[in-house]
Amino acid sequence: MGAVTPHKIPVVDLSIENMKPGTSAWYSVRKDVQRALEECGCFVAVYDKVPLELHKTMFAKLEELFNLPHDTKIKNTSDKPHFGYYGQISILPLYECMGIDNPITKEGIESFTNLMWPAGNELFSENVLSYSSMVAELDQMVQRMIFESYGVDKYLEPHKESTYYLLRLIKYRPPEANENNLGFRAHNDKGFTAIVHQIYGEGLEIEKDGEWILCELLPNSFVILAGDALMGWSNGRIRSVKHRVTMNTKEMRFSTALFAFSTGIIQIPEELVDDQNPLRFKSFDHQKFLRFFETEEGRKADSPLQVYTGV
Ligand SMILES: O=C(O)CCC(=O)C(=O)O
Ligand SMILES: [Fe+2]
Repeated sequence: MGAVTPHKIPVVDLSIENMKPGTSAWYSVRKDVQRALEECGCFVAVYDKVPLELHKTMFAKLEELFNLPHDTKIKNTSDKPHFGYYGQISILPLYECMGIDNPITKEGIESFTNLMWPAGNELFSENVLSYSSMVAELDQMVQRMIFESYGVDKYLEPHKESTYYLLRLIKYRPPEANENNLGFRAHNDKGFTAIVHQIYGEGLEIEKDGEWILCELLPNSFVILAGDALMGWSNGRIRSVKHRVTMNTKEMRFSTALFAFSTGIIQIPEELVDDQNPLRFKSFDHQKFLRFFETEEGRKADSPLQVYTGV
């Protein structure tokens, strides 16, 4: 594996007091968000609206969840690709994950909880619902800043209405002496945005200019990653970012990732196309793009979005 450089990923403080849309603090942070996404395809958001107590509770809840018997965990299935349980994969032996579809609604959370704990687990449902809702609020804030900074906020509302979320809960075990330290292979996310929270343990690495940069753990920090759908929507101004997980510790690592997808068409705003920025991607159906990624052609492509809908 390539060396990890000491470079830093941009950090943007989204916890500034009174930072409401329309204030000078908002405009200034919005500019930082746009710059970070255009330059790196990601940034570390400092966000204190998710109480530290809830970070700790989530850690405990993830331990409780992954300690369930294997036969219970595999009940987490979905007809959507990569929304269900994954574990004991020979090429990714350290990795185990589960997915909650629609985690910002009581129904979404409860259908997951009821599968895992048929006798109920109210505390799990309550905590995960409030956690997902708070992280989704962060996502909505970032998406608003992106739309505004390109002057296309008139498209925000319809985009928001077609957005749905997946919460992935992830556990990595440390490698044994004879094992590789790859936690999760290098990839680009296929959603619009993804918010990774390193609940316990570092390991997330971001690729920049061919080098791997470790995402350090800061208090109250969430990593915002641009996915392929955002790359398409922004007509390539923001590029999706390649990332991977490397396990360099002797302890278990727990993380969550909240993905935003669209149920509809990702429409490239005409305002983002001009002589200097000719159209790079045709508008596309996000769900069909996700299915294309499941085909051999999609999997093999360096940039599946380019192959699917590139001009
Ligand atoms: O666990 C992490 O830190 C990253 C997970 C990730 O990139 C993913 O699930 O797509
Ligand atoms: Fe990812």
